[in-house]
Amino acid sequence: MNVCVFPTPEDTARAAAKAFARAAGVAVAARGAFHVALSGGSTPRMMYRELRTLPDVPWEGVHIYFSDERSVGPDSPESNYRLAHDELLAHVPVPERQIHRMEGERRPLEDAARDYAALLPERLDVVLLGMGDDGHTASLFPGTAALTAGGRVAANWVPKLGTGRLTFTFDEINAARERWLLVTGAGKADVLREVAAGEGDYPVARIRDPLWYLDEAAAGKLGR
Ligand SMILES: O=C1O[C@H](COP(=O)(O)O)[C@@H](O)[C@H](O)[C@H]1O
Repeated sequence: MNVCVFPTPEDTARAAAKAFARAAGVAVAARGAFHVALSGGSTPRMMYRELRTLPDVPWEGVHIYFSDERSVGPDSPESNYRLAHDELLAHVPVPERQIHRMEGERRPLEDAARDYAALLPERLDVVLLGMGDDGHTASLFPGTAALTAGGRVAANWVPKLGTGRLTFTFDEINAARERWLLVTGAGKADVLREVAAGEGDYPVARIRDPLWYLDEAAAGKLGR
């Protein structure tokens, strides 16, 4: 595992925010654009708060996508887009036309998945991900149909939540140049230990060569 461990969740979020700024600078200098997918979750939220304070992010070249979305509209407190908007996008000069939210309010959700796949760039630079304490990442939950979906984006029924989600497929995530997993808190330590040991059958274990940003609590059972 390619792991970076920091003392606290705030330190973890700050390090990931600085890495975002660096990666954006490199991508914009090399290719004229930085295509990044955001996610929801507690650790990404902290990272967005850090990121909006950083100078020298070339926001005019940043293109924002989402790795998953709940089946709600953009104003819902459950919306991953709203989280990113309120904590980051409303505070930085990224051009509006370069922000691509998933339309979680559309029905059927399959139509939203199809249309979102069509607007994605050929290849994302970075996909930011969180991990739930059941080992889900994006909205790829254990035992759900999207785990075997082809294509780039899927509508996924999640029985344990009694709701649908939109999510990148593994193919889409694993085709990106980089995947960063931001995970903090002792509640994630057991799953992380199993994933590191190749035990269990967790969706997050199918992410190819991720860079893990962890705090000490999440990494506490890795036996480093
Ligand atoms: O449902 C979701 O949860 C995961 C993990 O969230 P966390 O609060 O446990 O960090 C997140 O990555 C995903 O985007 C979100 O929709």
